[in-house]
Amino acid sequence: MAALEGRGGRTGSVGRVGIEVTGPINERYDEILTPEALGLVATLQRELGARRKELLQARADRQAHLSSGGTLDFLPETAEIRADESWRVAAPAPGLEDRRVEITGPTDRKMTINALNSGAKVWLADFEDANTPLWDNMIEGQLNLRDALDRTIDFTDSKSGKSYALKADEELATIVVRPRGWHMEEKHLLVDGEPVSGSLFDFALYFFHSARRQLAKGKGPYYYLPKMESHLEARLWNDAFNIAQDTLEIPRGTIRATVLIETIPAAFEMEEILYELRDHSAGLNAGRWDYLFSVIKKFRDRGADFVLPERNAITMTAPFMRAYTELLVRTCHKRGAHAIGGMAAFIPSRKDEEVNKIALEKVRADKTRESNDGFDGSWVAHPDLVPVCREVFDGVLGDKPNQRDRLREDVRVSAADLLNVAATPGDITEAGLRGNVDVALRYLATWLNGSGAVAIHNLMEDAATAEISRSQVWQWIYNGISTKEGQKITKEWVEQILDDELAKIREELGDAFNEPRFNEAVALFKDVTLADEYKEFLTTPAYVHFP
Ligand SMILES: CC(=O)SCCNC(=O)CCNC(=O)[C@H](O)C(C)(C)COP(=O)(O)OP(=O)(O)OC[C@H]1O[C@@H](n2cnc3c(N)ncnc32)[C@H](O)[C@@H]1OP(=O)(O)O
Ligand SMILES: O=CC(=O)O
Ligand SMILES: [Mg+2]
Repeated sequence: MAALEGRGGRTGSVGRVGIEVTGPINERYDEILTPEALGLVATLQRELGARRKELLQARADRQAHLSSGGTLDFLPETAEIRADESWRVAAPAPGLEDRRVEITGPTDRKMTINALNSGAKVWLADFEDANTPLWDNMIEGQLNLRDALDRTIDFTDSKSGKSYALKADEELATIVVRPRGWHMEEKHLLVDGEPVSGSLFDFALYFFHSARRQLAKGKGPYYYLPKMESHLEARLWNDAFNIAQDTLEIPRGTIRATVLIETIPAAFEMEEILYELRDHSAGLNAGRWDYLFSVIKKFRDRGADFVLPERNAITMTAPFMRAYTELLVRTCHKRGAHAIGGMAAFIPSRKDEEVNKIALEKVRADKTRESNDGFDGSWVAHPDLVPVCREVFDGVLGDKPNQRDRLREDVRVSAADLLNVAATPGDITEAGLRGNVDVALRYLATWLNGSGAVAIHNLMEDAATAEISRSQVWQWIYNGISTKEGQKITKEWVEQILDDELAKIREELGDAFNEPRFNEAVALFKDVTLADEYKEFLTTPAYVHFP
């Protein structure tokens, strides 16, 4: 028998050869890390781990092609799938017919209860953009999900004394879990001496503990799948679903997954992604923030034609963003799938009426555009935004659960439209540069502190938005871009700005300024923004900061 050795925790026995837990086994962790659950992770890792690595290599190969002047286009080898009018995805699963408002957020105990109670139809329980993948966050999140399904979850805030409990089952949002992307590893679980895929770890643990519980409630194990770059990555997920369902003797097709189209290569393979997952598909989502990040990343070294204006100047009506969301709705509805909108970053405030008013107005405008374009529902980041999103979609849907019947055959989008970055209106200003540095720094400090989402200057910031900020700075330096005011953006100038912005944050936070944490954040910022070699994801070097 292999030892389940927890550093700093007690030691147990998993009864599976070649499986080693290197993270602490804190209170109740053994309820999640059972031999059978870990056995499922190991099976998936052994069957699919090598293919995952090949697909990550394929990403690198595609990047090399783009960096040497290549482009993206719809794939000739899958033209038949696109031309075949006959196939459709599976009918919507119970709890996923009506998705007019979805709330997203981390899986800590209080937010789990708040999100489920929020009145949203769906809760995206996030192990990804809104989460720091600390071992404790990952395992406690799984425990919270399981306790929520068992209705044994409660929480009392030690500061306010406020108690939290779930509403009646029929009032709760449907849980949809977002595992980590294919690039991430879970270093605290080794299979045959190698860290396992973070995606397979998160997927399998939730599946193992939730599938039967969800089925007993008349729903199912549902997922959001992030940051995919090709239909072959979707095929890998589909194979993981089949292996997991077969292992637990649950019928194939029980799992449902909504894929985030949030990378520019995936925008060229939307139809193929739906096809690969067709028996498990619950549609596509327009993940706008990672999409912007991907556009910057993929064309980072291609000169001024691929340089976007500063982050806050880019809107969803920029021609290339419009092409992407329009194509997404058309593709989904052609195949009977839901099209789900994305996140407006404005966060309401219960303390500042003016901030609240602006957030509600901005979110209303965003959801109005999406609902008119044919989306079947959309995301909000905060419970106070649920009513506005619901109201807007009610206005378009009425009593219908969705508008999958709006085929949008009027939409025509070409490869050139998706790549039309140069037509984006907006400037790059010194304020925009400083804003990117400030946000990246504050976010990195928050992330290193264990929270993956935070409101900064009344905007929601998470891994995707922070990636945009730091990647823009890298791209502007690399391509020798000048601000509107006429100053060339150089490493030296950014280092000076970094010092300035850090000093401002220190002054603003006063006693709350965490010197060691910000020192780490500065080092990380330099690594992911100022180093000559571009880092594919900021979360990869950041994860190294944790034992
Ligand atoms: C690019 C993308 O992937 S977008 C999706 C990923 N990002 C996210 O999911 C972000 C989700 N949102 C959040 O995490 C939060 O709203 C934040 C961090 C931005 C702001 O949170 P806070 O600073 O706590 O906001 P605020 O103080 O206004 O919260 C008020 C209440 O709403 C709760 N709340 C806020 N957001 C959420 C949420 N998303 N889910 C559940 N509860 C929430 C808070 O817990 C708090 O509860 P309480 O009154 O019982 O104490
Ligand atoms: O995950 C969503 C995004 O916008 O990124
Ligand atoms: Mg994302």
